[in-house]
Amino acid sequence: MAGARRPTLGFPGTPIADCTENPQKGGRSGEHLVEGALVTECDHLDSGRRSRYRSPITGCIQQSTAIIMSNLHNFLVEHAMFSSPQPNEDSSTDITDISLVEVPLLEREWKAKHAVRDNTLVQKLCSTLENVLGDTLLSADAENQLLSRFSPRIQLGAFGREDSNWIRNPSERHSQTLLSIGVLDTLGDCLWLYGRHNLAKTEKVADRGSSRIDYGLEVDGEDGSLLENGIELSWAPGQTLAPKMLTKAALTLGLRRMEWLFITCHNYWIVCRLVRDNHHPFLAYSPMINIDDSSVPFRALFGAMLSVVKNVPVEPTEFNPNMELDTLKEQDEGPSPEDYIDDRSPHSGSLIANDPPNTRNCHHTGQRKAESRLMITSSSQNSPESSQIWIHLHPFSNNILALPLCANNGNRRLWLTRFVGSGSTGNAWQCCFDGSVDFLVVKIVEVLRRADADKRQRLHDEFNIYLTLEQAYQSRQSRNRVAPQCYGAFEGNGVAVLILDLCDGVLNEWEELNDSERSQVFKLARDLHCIGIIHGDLEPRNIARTREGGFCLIDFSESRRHTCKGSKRCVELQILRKQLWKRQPSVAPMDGHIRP
Ligand SMILES: Nc1ncnc2c1ncn2[C@@H]1O[C@H](COP(=O)(O)OP(=O)(O)OP(=O)(O)O)[C@@H](O)[C@H]1O
Repeated sequence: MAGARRPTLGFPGTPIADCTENPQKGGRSGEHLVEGALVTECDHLDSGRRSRYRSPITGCIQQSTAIIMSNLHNFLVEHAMFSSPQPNEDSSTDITDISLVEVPLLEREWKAKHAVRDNTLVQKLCSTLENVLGDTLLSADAENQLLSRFSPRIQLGAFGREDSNWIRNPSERHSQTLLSIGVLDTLGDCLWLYGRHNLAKTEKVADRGSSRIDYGLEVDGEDGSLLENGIELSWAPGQTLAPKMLTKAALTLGLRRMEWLFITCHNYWIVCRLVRDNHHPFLAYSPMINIDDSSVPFRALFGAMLSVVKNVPVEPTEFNPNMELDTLKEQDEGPSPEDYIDDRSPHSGSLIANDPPNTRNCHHTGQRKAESRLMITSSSQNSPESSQIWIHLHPFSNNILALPLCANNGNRRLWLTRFVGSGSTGNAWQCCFDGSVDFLVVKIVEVLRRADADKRQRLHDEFNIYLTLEQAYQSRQSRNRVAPQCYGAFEGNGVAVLILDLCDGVLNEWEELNDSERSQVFKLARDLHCIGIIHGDLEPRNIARTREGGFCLIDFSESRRHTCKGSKRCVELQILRKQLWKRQPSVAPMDGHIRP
């Protein structure tokens, strides 16, 4: 087994863990069999070999003339290695992307306050794997299948042809293939072979410039562990990589309430474990390990999965308070151009009197009228002021809408009190202003990576629609509101928000509406078209029940200007009519005959 190389990337001063393999024990023994799951492989074995195996059907030990088995654990020690590209450091360092909306939530969730380096964390996982697998045997056929998963064959497609992407973009492509086809598919095979467990991976491959979780792993429908590929980071002034990266790992695990996170960057892996401890929750992290020529990373991952699946505790890490993890420190990029815009809003007034102490994105330009600004937080109202994290926002340059009366007590501080729902553009939160019990909704778009710029644009477009709707309502062009009332749009560093009236849930399917309700919904769409707007996404999830017992349309992120040709000739209205009355064609309303 080749020794691990010292990395050129990553934790400064962090040596690579000792990747020396255990000496192979036993190899093909053919003597013991536990966990009947392996025996399905016994149907297709080389002839001329004899062994005993447990029948999957009868559970009895049987003789076979076509079996030879090796110990699964020993096999993995020897073979579970994947050829890996050298890291391309240039494309591996960018930003962290835990948002300031998420950070305070951790106060309510699992928040690691400290990071503890555990030099034996990986070995602990490998030992757990060894204990769990015990004498589990592997048939020769399964062995051949698994061997084909390992290095160097994962870059080969059908009939041994080399994947062209592998040649064109070695660094990115190798890493991705290594993970998805190599490591994760093999992990799925091993879990199946071991106990017929089904591994599902939720793939969320990161765009360049982001560092979201790439794969969430689930076993038999239960969250197991997470694995992140190609973490991308930036260095805040005066901050070294290690605390920054560990803080992100701690936040990621805390938010998802998970125990294990495997951070990979090409051939380098770091294992993180969130230790829930009532006194001091902390993050244990391993030294960097190298997947080249070592089966240790794969076995650690398999060990983590099985420890969760089988509920087998992994040897604990001792707490020490050496490295304190605080919330992320943002780079201060100085005031943005918009900060110098005096919007001369008619609603401008006195300055915000009491900025909370722990605030971010706060540019003291002195140019903006404070009343037009807004602060939001997901911190709990019961948390001490010193630990609250506020995001400062300023209005969109075209925001002429007034905040509701409940915001008029001088403090424009909005507390996010409950998560309501999410969509492809953003998340909706129930919220209230300081000292108010009137609930509203804030739709939040987080712009953390380049790919999110499109979402911000969609929120801007949606706000323009809300402005048009408000004008139509104020000018009595529209007698009723077709959408929740909008109280303005604001943005700050990495966040853009719309403030809306709170509705009472959305439809799941058209079938839940009675006939009169179908007519109400159809009329809403027709009114919208009369104002000159096409919704663009008239699905049940975008029809909300108002708190007064009626309906309204939400989510105008796909909406556009529209000259309606009347409901008989307008495609959107025709489709809606078909959907609403598909079971009752005879009662579909004719143009101009909407029933009350
Ligand atoms: N005013 C509101 N009152 C109550 N809940 C709301 C409100 N606005 C949005 N929601 C909830 O938030 C969810 C997401 O909102 P919305 O549909 O506007 O987001 P989106 O990202 O544009 O969604 P989509 O993926 O459908 O485009 C909705 O499905 C709904 O559950």
